[in-house]
Amino acid sequence: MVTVRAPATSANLGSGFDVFGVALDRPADIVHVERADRTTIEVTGVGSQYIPTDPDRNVVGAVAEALDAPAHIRIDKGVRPSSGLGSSAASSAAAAVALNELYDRGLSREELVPVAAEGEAVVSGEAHADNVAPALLGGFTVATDEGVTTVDADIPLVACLPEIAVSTRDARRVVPSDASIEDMVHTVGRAATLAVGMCRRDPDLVGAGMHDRVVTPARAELINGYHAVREAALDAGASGVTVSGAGPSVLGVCQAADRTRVAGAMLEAFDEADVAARAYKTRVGRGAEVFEL
Ligand SMILES: Nc1ncnc2c1ncn2[C@@H]1O[C@H](COP(=O)(O)OP(=O)(O)O)[C@@H](O)[C@H]1O
Ligand SMILES: N[C@@H](CCOP(=O)(O)O)C(=O)O
Repeated sequence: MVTVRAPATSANLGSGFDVFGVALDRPADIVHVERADRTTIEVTGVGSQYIPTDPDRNVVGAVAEALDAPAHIRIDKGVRPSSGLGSSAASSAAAAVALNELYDRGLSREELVPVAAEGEAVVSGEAHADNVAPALLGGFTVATDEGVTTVDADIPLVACLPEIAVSTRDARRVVPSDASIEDMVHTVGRAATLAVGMCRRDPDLVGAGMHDRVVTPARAELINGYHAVREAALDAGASGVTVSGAGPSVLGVCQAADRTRVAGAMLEAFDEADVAARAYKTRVGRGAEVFEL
């Protein structure tokens, strides 16, 4: 048996739609795999009642198929599905690493990115790699058609998860199909600022770059309380706030000493909007880890 822990991730970071992602140091999914003649799936943990065990509908089924590695796969969910925290990506990445070990396929973490992205295609319709890349490799990742670039960033974060479900598939439907040149220039500037901030481990620069005028405003409408939560986090000291992935989680970046205040302000603002929520005080973390062979 092989057991792998793969972390939650936050994709986009405002200015890097379908490209930027970070691994969070918590929460995480744990996946156990054992060789079998055909793939079967068992799911326990947070939100498991909403996750199909049919290999054609669970992301890990697509990963097993892509690696030609049938197995009994047990998923212990720590990342709530439809959270905007890369729940499906955590399972896909963990399964890719575990099955690669179990069957001695010899693929590198970078080579596993497109394999794990097959899982994303099952649930969101597109094999976007911006969550699976950091879930596999850790740190801050830039996923493009040419491959993945990683930065071993160390940035404090708060991820606030409201009790609202937003499916990635639905949230991709509201993304505008075009953007003005002004909006493009704005986004490129912010994205470049964010990337430099990650390299310099500077939360102020990362926060300044965590903004876009195209995708985030469209998705904010799907999150009851988003604008108040964003304002509250900025007032409490966050240097940037945006929708995490496709939402509904809201991601804030701040100095480590401000995390508790920022988390409290976000929770209070959701509460005022009558939305129950929980906050993860976290930071950019490591990628998937094999912890039992
Ligand atoms: N192993 C899995 N983990 C999480 N969600 C899964 C898994 N397999 C299939 N799904 C389905 O994927 C959807 C959640 O994925 P998605 O909408 O991308 O949310 P998230 O932003 O949390 O990844 C749900 O409909 C869920 O049933
Ligand atoms: N780039 C994707 C990221 C989806 O992230 P998730 O955590 O919501 O699955 C998108 O924005 O659609």
